[in-house]
Amino acid sequence: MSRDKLELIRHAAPGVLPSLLMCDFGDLKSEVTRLEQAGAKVLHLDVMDGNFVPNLTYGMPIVEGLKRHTEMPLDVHLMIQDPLAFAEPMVKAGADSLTFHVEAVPNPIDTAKRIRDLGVAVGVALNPGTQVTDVEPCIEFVDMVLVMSVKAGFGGQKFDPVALDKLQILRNQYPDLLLQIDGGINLDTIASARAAGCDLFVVGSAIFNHDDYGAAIGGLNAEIQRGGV
Ligand SMILES: O=C(CO)[C@@H](O)[C@H](O)COP(=O)(O)O
Ligand SMILES: [Co+2]
Repeated sequence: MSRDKLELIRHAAPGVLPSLLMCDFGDLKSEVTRLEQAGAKVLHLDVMDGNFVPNLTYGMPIVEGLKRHTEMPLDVHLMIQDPLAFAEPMVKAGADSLTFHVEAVPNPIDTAKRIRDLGVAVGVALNPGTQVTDVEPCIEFVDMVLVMSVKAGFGGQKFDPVALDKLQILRNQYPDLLLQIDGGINLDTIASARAAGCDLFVVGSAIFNHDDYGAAIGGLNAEIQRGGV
């Protein structure tokens, strides 16, 4: 079953995953409808606990509500200290993939295995200050790696190019691994991430600061093609 879930996410590659963090939460339903009409294939949901990161977002009720409203797969980025405490409720709420932060957990291999046992795709994320060698031990137990190009916690931050070297290392060593990048992705940065081997590009501000989401996603996809590997 986790294979099917992985294919749902992989289906969007190479392409943009809108991060709802920067949307109008007062009008969530229409924001999601606008993204669907703009050609988005997967939604990226940023769950923050005010502990692992100094910011707080939302939890299962929003994920469950989104699941009822859209057929787009839900890619859940867990920026929380204890991902295993919420993994099962998140899956029940409708998450199709769960990505935990390697910095948050004492035993990343065990965390990955236990999330995979829930039947969803599993990802491991690393912040800009964390090295590829810190995620390597658990790579054979995950379906994707999320390389952060900002320190996790807030939208609208500046892209950190340290992510590009990590993507290149991961792409060279693990040709079939699904690679995501997240943070500060826009028309100026997305092609370099594609050239470094990235498959999925999480984008918040560069979509939601735009009046026309279709034009924003179309422009970003054109840049992905330009950076093609
Ligand atoms: O995980 C995060 C932030 O921690 C992201 O998903 C951001 O929400 C992306 O927003 P932009 O950097 O594109 O504005
Ligand atoms: Co994110």
